[in-house]
Amino acid sequence: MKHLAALNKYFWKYRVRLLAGIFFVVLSNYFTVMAPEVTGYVVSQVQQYISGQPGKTTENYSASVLALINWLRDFSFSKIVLISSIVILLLALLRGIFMFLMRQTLIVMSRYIEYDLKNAIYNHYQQLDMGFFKTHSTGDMMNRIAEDVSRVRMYCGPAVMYTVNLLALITLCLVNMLRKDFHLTLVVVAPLPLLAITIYFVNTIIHKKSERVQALLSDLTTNAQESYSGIRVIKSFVQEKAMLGFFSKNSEAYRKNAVSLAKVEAIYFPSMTLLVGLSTLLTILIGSKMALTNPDKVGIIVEFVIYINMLMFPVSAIGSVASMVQRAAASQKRINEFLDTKPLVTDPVKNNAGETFSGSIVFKNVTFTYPHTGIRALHNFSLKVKPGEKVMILGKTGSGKSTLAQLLLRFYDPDEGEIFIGDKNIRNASLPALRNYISYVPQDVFLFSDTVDNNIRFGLRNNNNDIDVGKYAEYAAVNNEILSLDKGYETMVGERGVTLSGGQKQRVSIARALLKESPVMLFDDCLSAVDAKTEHKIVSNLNSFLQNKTTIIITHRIFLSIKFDKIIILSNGEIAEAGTHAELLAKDGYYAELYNLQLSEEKAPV
Ligand SMILES: Nc1ncnc2c1ncn2[C@@H]1O[C@H](COP(=O)(O)OP(=O)(O)OP(=O)(O)O)[C@@H](O)[C@H]1O
Repeated sequence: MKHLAALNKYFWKYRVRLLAGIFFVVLSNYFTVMAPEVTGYVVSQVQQYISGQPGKTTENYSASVLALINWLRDFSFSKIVLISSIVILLLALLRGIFMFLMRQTLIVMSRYIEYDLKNAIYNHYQQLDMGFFKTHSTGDMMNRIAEDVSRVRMYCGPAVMYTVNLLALITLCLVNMLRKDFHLTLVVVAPLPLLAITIYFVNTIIHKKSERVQALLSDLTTNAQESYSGIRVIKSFVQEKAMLGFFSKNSEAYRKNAVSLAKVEAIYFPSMTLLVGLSTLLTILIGSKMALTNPDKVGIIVEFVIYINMLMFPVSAIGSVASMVQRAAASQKRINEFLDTKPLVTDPVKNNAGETFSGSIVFKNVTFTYPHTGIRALHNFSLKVKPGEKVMILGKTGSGKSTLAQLLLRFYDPDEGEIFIGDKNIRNASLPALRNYISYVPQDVFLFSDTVDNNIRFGLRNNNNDIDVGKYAEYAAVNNEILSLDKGYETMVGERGVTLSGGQKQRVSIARALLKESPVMLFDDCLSAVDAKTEHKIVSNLNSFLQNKTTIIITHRIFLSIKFDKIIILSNGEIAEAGTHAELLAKDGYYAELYNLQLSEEKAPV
């Protein structure tokens, strides 16, 4: 329960709605409990009319009903019945109006809290460092923002509403009942706690079973989702039958649990009806006995039966409210854990996205180990890239090339050593300014399910509609292909860009980075999916684009048409070779070997 205290700030924020909601609940219940009193009064009048006995004193009624009765005293019997019926109708109307207002305030408040929580979680996601995303599954993160927040909302809205409703109704009913007949009240409400406890236990079982059903459903969904995404692999390995078998097994487990849940749910309403029936029976039995000795009590029996039926729903809601609160507490605990996770990489200077950089990029004795795997990716790495210089970084797979890019962008911070731009240690610089200063083309392309045009414009800091997107697509040698698409630049690329080829996606992602026009360009193996001819074309185009920009290109293939100031060969996170093209050829090491291999491949007949 203590976890839910984190929500108090939201209750405070929406305190006007909350207080108004509580007021409406009480008011709605006030009119609700007046109706049985008026009904009881009418029944008494009928009874007295039939028996021919004159009306008795009515001091046991609540003040407002008493006022009505006093007013009706001089009316004829038929008018009393007619006016009382109209009053009952009006009470129902008033109750309805205030119920509407109660939902409009309390449920709407819960929707506002849900909105705030979702935004807070999403905002926190964006602040977290890459390490967090590597150690948490997408499903888990999606669950927190969707499932957990929904459960918390059930606490903030419906649970609060049902609790206040229950308290108000029970209090008002009990006051009325006790005023009328103390003994009868005790007897008829006796089964109600039993009702609440039974419902609570049935609810707990239902809750456990539905959790299991939910988990199995999520397995089933993941299973189906993987089958769709991996359909090419499944088909090419002829594993359709095996996959169907696997799916059927999961599906069978889901069916069994869902059926078992349905059985327990089927007990819910009958057990509730049984206990309410018991209370009604007791009221009629004891009330009739009383009515035999005192016929004026007939009206009370009717009144009590109505009260019991009125209390049925709120009392049975105790069980569901209790499990709502339990679930919300568990979900809020998960949300709190997440919101309390501090990002390892933080922005030291908040709100200074306009900060500028100048000077050389310097890696000084940088060592970095991935925290969650313990893999040391860089060791004592030093490099200086002067403004406007072009640097190519080569090396075997897993040698630490991409890690360099990630450290420069501060996706991670080095364990040892420092990275400077000019005289600024990047750890002390504004994080958004640093990332704006560098245009990055990542190794694994990601496109949003939007139009090609919007994907390329993604990095634009202002909504500049005059920008010539085609020019950047031309640099990336993808303009003609985009124009030949169904709707040109307005073509939707599908989820993660599925409707484009691997090479097209890479080039759209290059165009996106070029359009950012940052002073530093950082390309991470971004031409692996394009053919040699296209690669040559892009690299030649880039030559002019990159003229005044500092450029770091991470690649597996040597780009011959760019004149690099420095070429670095990485091996196991350390510099194995460094120098210019000519110097490295003269060294006759890994670079020379790679160069000769590439030359012979290019000369080989296709
Ligand atoms: N997110 C990560 N978590 C843990 N270890 C990682 C992570 N990314 C890379 N590594 C490890 O760090 C080492 C360096 O990886 P890195 O991606 O920098 O190599 P690379 O030279 O870019 O490789 P490639 O050419 O295949 O892209 C590898 O051993 C790799 O397994």
